[in-house]
Amino acid sequence: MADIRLEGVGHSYDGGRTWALKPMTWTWRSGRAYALLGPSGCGKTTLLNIISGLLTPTTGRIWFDDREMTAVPTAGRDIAQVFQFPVLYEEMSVYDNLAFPLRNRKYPKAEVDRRVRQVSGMLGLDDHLRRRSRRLDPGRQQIVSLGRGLVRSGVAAVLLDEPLTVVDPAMKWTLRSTLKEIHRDTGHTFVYVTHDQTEALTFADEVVVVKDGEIVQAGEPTELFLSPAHEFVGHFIGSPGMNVLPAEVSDGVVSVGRAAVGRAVGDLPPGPVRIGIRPEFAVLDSAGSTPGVAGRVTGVDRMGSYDLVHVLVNGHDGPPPAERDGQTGQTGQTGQTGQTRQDGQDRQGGRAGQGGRAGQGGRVGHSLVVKTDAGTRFEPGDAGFVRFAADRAYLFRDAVRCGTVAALNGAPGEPEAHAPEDRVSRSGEA
Ligand SMILES: Nc1ncnc2c1ncn2[C@@H]1O[C@H](COP(=O)(O)OP(=O)(O)OP(=O)(O)O)[C@@H](O)[C@H]1O
Repeated sequence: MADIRLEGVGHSYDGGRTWALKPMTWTWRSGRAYALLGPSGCGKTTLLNIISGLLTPTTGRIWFDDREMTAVPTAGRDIAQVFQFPVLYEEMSVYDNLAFPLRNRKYPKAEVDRRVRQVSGMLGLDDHLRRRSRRLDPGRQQIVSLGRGLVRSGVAAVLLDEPLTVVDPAMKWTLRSTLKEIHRDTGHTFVYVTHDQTEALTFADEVVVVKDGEIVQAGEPTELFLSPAHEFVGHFIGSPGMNVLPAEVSDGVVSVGRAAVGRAVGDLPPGPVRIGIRPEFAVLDSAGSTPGVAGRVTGVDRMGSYDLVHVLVNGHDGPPPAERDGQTGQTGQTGQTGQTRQDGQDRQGGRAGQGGRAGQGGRVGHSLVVKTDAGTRFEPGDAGFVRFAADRAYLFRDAVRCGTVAALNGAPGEPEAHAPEDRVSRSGEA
């Protein structure tokens, strides 16, 4: 096992016109469990293939501790790699498939048998050991591929590229905890590629978030949730993701439209910023005065153990939209989870407001989601006043975090001083 260090490593598939992986310096520390998380096409597989030697980077050098490996082929790197789809010898038995990587490296027969049976036991393959692999369903075949990747001892790292994609959802939970146990038992470095935040957060000691070929933040799951360093991390982690609103810093005060929402902390020149607040840290009252933003409830998703209240705030556009138009909201039932929402409300694919302007029948504002305990009394059309929990709202410029919003000193209505009628859900609090 070794620390795997990428030094200025980048890759272009088109002779340098675009970078699938922008040159980066990064160390995978020996023995840690990493999740590499990002949307489709952000460069995760490219990064994995560079580590394993399947791909030679366009630029940069790779080190395993103090040994340079840039020109060393895959076979010389002692890396185990598991792909998204089964890679095995279909005509061989499950036993022989699991034994193959060991026999290939001349492990003694007794050791081969011991390790095959150990891995088979952990992955629930004992009853299938004598079966030909092609007789298994694709999910089970993938578990055999996983076993082939995990069977060796002393590998430099185990790289898993979305290994549970073809596995039955019911099995996924079990396998995920099995993988965690295997990581604990073997102490190998694991790099687990996924675009699924639940998979990443439940598996990893450290989550590395990639966007457009670069690492935008790496940290423990809680750190990424509580302290996103990039707007993308706020959107991608959390369910729903972070709300983002345009705001302004002036004389150290952060305002959304004309409403002051807090004090800017950070070395921030005045000017436009974007403010990010997770649904868990926004607090909804029926009325209030600054610090906070006035708006109108446009929908309620009743999720069972909590509710999501959608609020159209109009900090940039004067009074709340319904008042301006002399309208109150109309309720539309969307069924299933007991949601109520007004027609036309864009939930942005299940994510919280991402800075987009939400239009409703000619009214324009910004959509926010507030997570509350189950059974909120808010209904579409109600007036809603949203305050931001102190030190849990963040400021961004060019999508990168540049500050935090603190309570306005001594101001009436500071978030933590209030007893809101509809409290923020406790689930996401620090
Ligand atoms: N062999 C290739 N030739 C040309 N372009 C490629 C090749 N492989 C990947 N790319 C491009 O490089 C970028 C990164 O791809 P990569 O497969 O590394 O992303 P990913 O995050 O693993 O995506 P996914 O989750 O869909 O597998 C994408 O724009 C992709 O289209």
